[in-house]
Amino acid sequence: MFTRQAISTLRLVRLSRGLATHANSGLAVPASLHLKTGQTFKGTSFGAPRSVFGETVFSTSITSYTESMTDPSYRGQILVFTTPLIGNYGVPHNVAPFDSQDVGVVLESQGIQCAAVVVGDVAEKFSHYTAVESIASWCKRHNVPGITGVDTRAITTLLRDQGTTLGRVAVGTDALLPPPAAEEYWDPSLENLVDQISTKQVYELNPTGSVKIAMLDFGAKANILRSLVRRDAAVTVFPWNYDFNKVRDQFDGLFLSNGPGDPKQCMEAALNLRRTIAEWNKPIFGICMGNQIIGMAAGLDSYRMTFGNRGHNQPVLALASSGSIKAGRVYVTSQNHQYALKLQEPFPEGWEPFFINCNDSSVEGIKSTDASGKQVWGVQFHPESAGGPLDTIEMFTDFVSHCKAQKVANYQPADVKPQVGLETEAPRVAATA
Ligand SMILES: NC(=O)CC[C@H](N)C(=O)O
Repeated sequence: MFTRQAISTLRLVRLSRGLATHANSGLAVPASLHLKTGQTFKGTSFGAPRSVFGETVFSTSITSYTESMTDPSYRGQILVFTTPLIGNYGVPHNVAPFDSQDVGVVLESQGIQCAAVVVGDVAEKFSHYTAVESIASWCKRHNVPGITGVDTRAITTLLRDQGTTLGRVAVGTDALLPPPAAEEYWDPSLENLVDQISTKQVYELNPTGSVKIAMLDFGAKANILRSLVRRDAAVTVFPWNYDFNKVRDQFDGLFLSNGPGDPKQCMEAALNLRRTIAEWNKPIFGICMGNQIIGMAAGLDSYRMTFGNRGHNQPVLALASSGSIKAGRVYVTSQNHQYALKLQEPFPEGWEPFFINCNDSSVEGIKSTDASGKQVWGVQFHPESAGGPLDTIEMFTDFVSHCKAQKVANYQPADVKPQVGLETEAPRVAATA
C-alpha cells in the first residue's frame, strides 16, 4: 500500500515528466485557480506555463476577448470569462495597417494586460479571416497563463456573492501544492498601477488635426485615441500626473482616459484638475477612471463595488440631455470597472448625475451644471466600445464639436500668421468608429 504522501510524490514525478514533454506530446498540464477565500478550481493550463497572483474578476462579454485582454484597465486582474467557449476566432496581427492614420495597434494596446485568463473551454481550433494565431499561442508569447476546463459559472456565482477576490493561477507542479497562505496573496489595488502603464513621454497623434486635444493617459485604450483622431482631432498624450495647467492655453479641450486600479491612487491628478475646472473654460471629457478623477475633483468620493461591472450589455439611463444624449433614454454600454462615484446627497454644487445604471443604480456619469455653459462630463462606461455596443459613440462627436466651438469662440485675428506659399491641407480622415 502507498501512503498518501507517497502517492502525491508519485503524482509530482509523473507531472514533472509530463511537463518536460508537454510541448510535443500534447499532455495536459494541470492548473488551479485558488481564491484567497479558500476555494480551489482545478483545470488544465494553456498559454504560459507559469503561476501568477491577481485580483479575480468576471466579464459577461460574449465576444472581444482580444480587446478585453489588451485593455490596460485589466492590469493585475485574473479575468474570468462567463462565455464558455473562448478563442474560437483566434487572435489577429496587432499592427495597424500603414495607411489607416490609426494609432499603431489593431487591439487596445501593444500586449496582453490582464495577469491571467480563466475560461470554461478554450478553443484549440480557430477560424477568422484576420486570425494569425490561437489564444493559447498568443498567451504563451506574452507570458500570460490561462486555465481551462473549470466551471466558470460556479466561479462567477461565487464572485458575485463574495465580491471580487484575490486569487492565484497555479500551473504545473504548483497546481498540486497546497494553496498559498492568506498573507501571500498580492493585492494590485494597493499599487499605483496607472503609474506603471501611463506614457512616460509626451507624444502627439495626428498633429494636423483641426482641433487640439490634450489627453491625460491613465492607461488609455487605443479605441479612445482612434475615436478622437477619426474625428480629426490632434491629440497630445501626457503622463497621468502631468500638471495640465502649465500648458492649458495651447489646447481646445482636455480628455481623461480609462485606467487600472483604485482611482484614489491618482488623487494628485484630481487636485490638478480641480484647478483646471475652476480656472479654464474649455470642454473636459473623462471615461471610466477619467470619470472618477473628474468626480473626485468635483468633491465626490469613490468607493469599491462588490464585483464591479464588466461586460458589454450594461444598461444606463440618461438623467440629463446633452448633445447626442437624450434624457430618459436607456443606452446599452460596454463597461469594465470595480470602483464608482458615490451618489452623494446633496450632490456637489455645480454638478449633477448624468447617467445611472439600470441594474444596480450606481452613478454612471456626472456633468457640470455651471451657469456659464462650461462643458465638463465624465462617464463610467466606455462609449468607444471595443468591444461592445456603439450606442453612445457620438459622445466623441459632441466633445470634438464643443472643442471646435471653443476654438472659434476664442479665435483672435492676431493669432493668424501669414502662410505664404502653403496650400491648405485636405481633411485627413472622415471615417467614423
Ligand atoms: N476602465 C477603467 O478605467 C476602470 C477604472 C478603475 N480602475 C475601476 O476599476 O473602477
